[in-house]
Amino acid sequence: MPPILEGRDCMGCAKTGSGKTAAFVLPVVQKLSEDPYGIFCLVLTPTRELAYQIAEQFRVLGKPLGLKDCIIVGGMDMVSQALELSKQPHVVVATPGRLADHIRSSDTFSMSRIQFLIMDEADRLLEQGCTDFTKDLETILGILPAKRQTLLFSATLTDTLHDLKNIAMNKPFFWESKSETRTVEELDQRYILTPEKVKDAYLVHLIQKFTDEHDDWSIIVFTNTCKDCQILTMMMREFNFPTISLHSRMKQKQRFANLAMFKASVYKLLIATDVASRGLDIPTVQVVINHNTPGLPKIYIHRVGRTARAGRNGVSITLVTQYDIHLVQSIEAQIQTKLKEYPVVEKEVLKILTQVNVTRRQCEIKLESTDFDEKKEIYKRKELILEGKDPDLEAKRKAELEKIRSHKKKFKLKIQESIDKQKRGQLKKKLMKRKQMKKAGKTTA
Ligand SMILES: Nc1ncnc2c1ncn2[C@@H]1O[C@H](COP(=O)(O)OP(=O)(O)OP(=O)(O)O)[C@@H](O)[C@H]1O
Repeated sequence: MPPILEGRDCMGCAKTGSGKTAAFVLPVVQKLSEDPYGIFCLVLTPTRELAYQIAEQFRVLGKPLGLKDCIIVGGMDMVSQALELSKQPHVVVATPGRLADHIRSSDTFSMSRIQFLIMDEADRLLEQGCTDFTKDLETILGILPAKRQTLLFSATLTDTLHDLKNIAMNKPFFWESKSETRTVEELDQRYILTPEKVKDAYLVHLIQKFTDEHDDWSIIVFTNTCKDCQILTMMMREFNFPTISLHSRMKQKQRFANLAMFKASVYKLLIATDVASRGLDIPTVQVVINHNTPGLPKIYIHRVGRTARAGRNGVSITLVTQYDIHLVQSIEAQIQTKLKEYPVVEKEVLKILTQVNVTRRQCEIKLESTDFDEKKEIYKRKELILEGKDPDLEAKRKAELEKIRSHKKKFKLKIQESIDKQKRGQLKKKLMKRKQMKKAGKTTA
């Protein structure tokens, strides 16, 4: 906080749940109290839920000042957001895509005087993953004043430090919590080695065990895809666990409603994709289960960081198949901690295996009869349009590529067949010759 108050750019890297939000909200509120005007501060964050959480912190800590905030995220009404922006709130908390849309489409607000640009989960904002924020960030940075303070925060800053230094130019003060491990000591990190087909049975068994052993429990299960998230949610409901889901193919209002109900413990089990893996602060979460082993150590760090926050204890259990062992090794190398095996009575799991797998199949069939995949197509089309591409042309191109690929495959198969035929013919000839020679030998003898 002191370097921020001195006016320096700052990069803060501290473990999950250690209070990074307050570390930037408090100095901003302090500075705002000295010279209050709007728009004073812009906070960028990768997910919509996180934007609401950060705005809430500004609202609580800035209450004595009468701090006014405005949340600009996708999936919500753009007109009312534009109206809010035109009222010059002190703090704007936004996801990059929607804010860039506002900048491109309206001139009813100005960010030319902002004093603070804060990027929370900065490494995610700057990495070029499945959601690439680069273009939107360029649009946003283009309208911000050069003279400003830039603050970057994350639990995993070090991996992208080089890119980040380009954003925070003004000799940034770099703060990293001194510790050998990259996860908190209060977190008990476990794994279960399981064949892919038994994973779901382990999951049901684990959740049943927590339900039986604890009156007050709250669990997040992370999955790899939206479809898997949906199927697991349906399955867990079949087993009567109070379950709710959170993934990017849900309507935004539903996403907020589900998260609120999970936070209020109306539902005790949240099945989520990585849209919930960063930043969300839900103190009641005691257990995080990774239904799939995360492909990157930093995804693991953020996922398991949803429990054991602010000094509380927590458990994480990662389901590992024989194909994921190298992933666990790279996670262990990064976090400087060995995961311990979680003890399970295998017999108990095998007892429910058939029932669990039949239930999964039933849920898969149920989901196939809905428009879940259709929605995916609509979403893909929307994405292509936003990228400035024609979805029909892209589909045609894809179909043509597929046609060429299948031709190639057929051609390869044909060649292989004729080679095999030739080989078989040669072999037949050889055998015939040998037979004839044998016969001839016998006759001579
Ligand atoms: N000084 C403090 N004493 C006690 N609790 C605190 C303190 N500062 C913050 N907290 C609480 O700790 C919790 C975690 O804080 P926060 O969400 O800011 O963590 P974070 O470091 O941003 O984690 P992540 O990397 O997961 O986003 C919050 O509930 C917050 O209110």
